Parts: sequence; structure tokens; C-alpha cells
Amino acid sequence: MVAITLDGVKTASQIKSELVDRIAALRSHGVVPGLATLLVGNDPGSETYVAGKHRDCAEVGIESLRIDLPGSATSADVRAAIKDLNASREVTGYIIQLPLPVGHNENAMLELIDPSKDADGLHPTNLGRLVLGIEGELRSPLPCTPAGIVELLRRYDVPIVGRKVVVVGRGLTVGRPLGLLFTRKGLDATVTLTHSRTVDLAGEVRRADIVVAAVGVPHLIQADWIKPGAAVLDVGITRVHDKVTGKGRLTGDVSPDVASVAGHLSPNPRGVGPMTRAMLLSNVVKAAEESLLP
Ligand SMILES: Nc1nc(=O)c2c([nH]1)NC[C@@H]1CN(c3ccc(C(=O)N[C@@H](CCC(=O)O)C(=O)O)cc3)C=[N+]21
Repeated sequence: MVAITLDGVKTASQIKSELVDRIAALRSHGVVPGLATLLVGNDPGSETYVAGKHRDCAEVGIESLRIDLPGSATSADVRAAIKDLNASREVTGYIIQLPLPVGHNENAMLELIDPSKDADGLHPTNLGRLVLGIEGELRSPLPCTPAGIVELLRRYDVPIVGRKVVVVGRGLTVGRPLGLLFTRKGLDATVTLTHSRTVDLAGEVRRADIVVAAVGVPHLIQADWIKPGAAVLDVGITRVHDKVTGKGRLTGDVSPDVASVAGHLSPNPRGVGPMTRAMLLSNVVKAAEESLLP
């Protein structure tokens, strides 16, 4: 058996084409959605992601603004930039690119974002609404990677209700909020949130119908850990130096031979990454639509 590929590029491009019409409708009501990114320092990975986000915006008709601060920026500089973004009329949503350079308190910075402009869904108010909104009834942006994972599974008709989901990794942007999302009413999965101190990780993963690997340990998830037919989503990214080509290369958390056991597999790259970006655009559009409601 060879797993069905969960094609994030194709699915994201479908989502983007759906957004184009909604953006046109917003503009006809005089609302111009605008996304800003705040990047501190010059980590090459972060530069690539930020550039990708601006390309995506251009593609669908969202205005975008790039604020880049040098690595030497102080926390006061970052706070001032956040204050400006909260006040800006053109910026309807923005993100602080993570990780911030060492020395900055990320949680403190996330807390300064105007929750109505929080395109990443990482402000404590919006994370709190994710906890409160067990029915999904509270309108608030969802963190982009968890939302992208669920959307990818839905669009491939992978059953979620009642299924056992094992999430590997408890980080702020993926594992922790994903557990909350999967257990909402309507999705109704049974979630096990695992991490570096989990005893018998392989045993936990073997019982999963859906495995989400978001730890950043290259090829951690082995083929013999996977229940035949399970859906496997590879989220972790590690940049490794390829000795043969001499170039940097991206490696996921899932061993390639998992493809011969899994029922569905998201490649990495071209899986969850593009979905994350599509959900960011979707959060910007939703927030702009909210601004039109009474
Ligand atoms: N505030 C904040 N929000 C984020 O959403 C956020 C962040 N900080 N910091 C870093 C992580 C990582 N992340 C990715 C998004 C897209 C791809 C993506 O599109 N990757 C391409 C490959 C891109 C490449 O070649 O580097 C792919 O998977 O096909 C990857 C990673 C968002 N993050």
C-alpha cells in the first residue's frame, strides 16, 4: 500500500481561490484587508517564511506591510512597533514572526497584540476563546497550523469524529492548541498530547488513527510505529546541511518509509506549511469580514 498524499500546495491554492472572491466583496464594501509582519533579526528561515507570506498576500489581493527590525532591537523597540501596528488604519491583521531573538519575552509581546488584529490566533484572549469555545461558537482566529491540519484532513475526507489522534509535541503554535481544536464538538476526536517526557512514545503512536508530528526531530516517527492505514501529518521542520549537495535541506519529523504503511501522509515540504499560510490569509479575511458586522 502507498499512502494518499495530503497535498498542501494544491489544497492551499484551492483555499486561496475561494478567498479571492471574499476579498473582492470586502473591497466593494470599502474594506481593504491588510496584513503586516513584524520580523526581528535576520534568521534565514524566518526571512523565507515572511517573504512567502507577502507573496501569498499579493496573490489573493491582500495589502501587505513588512516591518523588519534589526537583531539589535530592544524589547522597547519591539513594543513600540506593536503599538504602531495596533494603531495603523491600513493594517487589519498582523503577526509577530516567531521565534524572537533571545532576550525577548515572546509571551509578553504576544499579549500586546490587539486581539482583533491577531492574525495568528496566539493572543491569550484568542487562545482563551479556543479553550472556552468547545462548540466552536466563539468567533476568534484559530492558530494557523492547527487550523490548516484540520482543514487538510477535512478536504481529504479523513474521518476525525471519535478517532484517536496522537499529537507529538506540545508547543504553543501547534501541539497545544491542536489538542483543544480536535476535541471541540463537531470534530470530536480523542486526543493524546505527547512530548519529550512521554513514556513509550512508539506505543502511543501505534494506537493512533491520526498522527501529528510537530517536534522538529528529523525522522523521529518510524514506519513500524504506524497503524496500517493511519493518517500521518508531518509538521516539524529541521534545516540540515546536505553533505552531498552542499546545500541546506528541510527534513521533517516523519521517516519516508511511513508512506508504505500510512493511509494518508502529508509530505514535508508541500504539506502542512502551505496550509499554515493559507489559514493566515483566511484569518485576515475573516477579521475584515467581522469588522463589517454590526
Ligand atoms: N508568528 C508566527 N506564525 C507562524 O505561523 C510561524 C512562525 N511565527 N514562525 C515559524 C513557523 C513556521 N511556519 C511555516 C509556515 C509556512 C511554511 C511553508 O510554507 N513551508 C514550505 C517550504 C518553505 C521552504 O522551502 O522553506 C512547505 O512546507 O512547502 C513553513 C513553516 C510558520 N510559523
